[in-house]
Amino acid sequence: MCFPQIILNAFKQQKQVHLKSSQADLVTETDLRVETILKSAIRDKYPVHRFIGEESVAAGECVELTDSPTWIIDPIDGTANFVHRFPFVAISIAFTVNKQVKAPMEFGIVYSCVEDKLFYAQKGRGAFLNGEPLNASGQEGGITCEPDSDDDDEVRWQGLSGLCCIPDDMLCVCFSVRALGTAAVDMCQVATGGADAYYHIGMHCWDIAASSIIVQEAGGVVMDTDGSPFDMMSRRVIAASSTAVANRISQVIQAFPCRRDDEDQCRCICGGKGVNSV
Ligand SMILES: O=P(O)(O)O[C@H]1[C@H](O)[C@@H](O)[C@H](O)[C@@H](O)[C@@H]1O
Ligand SMILES: [Mg+2]
Ligand SMILES: [Mg+2]
Repeated sequence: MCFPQIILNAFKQQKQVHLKSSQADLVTETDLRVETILKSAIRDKYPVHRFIGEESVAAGECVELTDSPTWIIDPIDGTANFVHRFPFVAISIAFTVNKQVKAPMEFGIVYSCVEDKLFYAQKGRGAFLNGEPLNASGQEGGITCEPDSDDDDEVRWQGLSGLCCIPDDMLCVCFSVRALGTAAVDMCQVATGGADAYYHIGMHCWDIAASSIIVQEAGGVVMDTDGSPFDMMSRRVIAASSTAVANRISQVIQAFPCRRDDEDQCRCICGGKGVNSV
């Protein structure tokens, strides 16, 4: 059975849910299974390639980007959606070489499983959704962002308060806010022109690497929330329909400290914090 079908079949069924670092940080047997299948299929073809996979990192592997070709994998982006059968769950895969942390990396793929939407982009070759070219809107107005992310309560609270209480300054670039529960698909909305911007502090490289390439290849812009160039390890991202929109958002974002993904990140959370059936 192919791995999107594994996700779709499990989507409807009861799941054993393990908590990782917090109530908002979940993993199921399907996340682990999909990551294992993906890695072994890639390894069969490319034995020397390296991986940064969300669930392998959660099990203790280091986030270490070297010059070697590296696959950055989120086997299910939107695990909380998956657990609650909210129909936005995606597989996110990015590929980079030579320690390239800035978009565009080599290529990125985001497959939104329930919607059957395949977003992909390759450096210098444009971005596509199910074969049709993607174009960012170039406008300002609709923003996507995620309030519930991160293993850190402080960061999660900052995200929640940011969504529930959009700062006045932000209202000049935003008339509506949407949160699909998967950062990868949120960002891809910017590539489609359906949303004009996305921003977040606290996501991980596996959440944002693939869609950062897709946004950029669709003519959009990705940058750090402080206005500096995008760095997938920084855990801070603005994706926007134009440089002007990205700059305006970076000027009003309340920055707060967030540890980089590649800093001291051999963090085994084996055993987790609990298990539930949903
Ligand atoms: O589902 P995962 O891969 O853990 O990623 C999600 C993150 O953990 C959530 O908290 C966010 O709200 C989602 O948008 C992420 O993409
Ligand atoms: Mg994710
Ligand atoms: Mg995930």
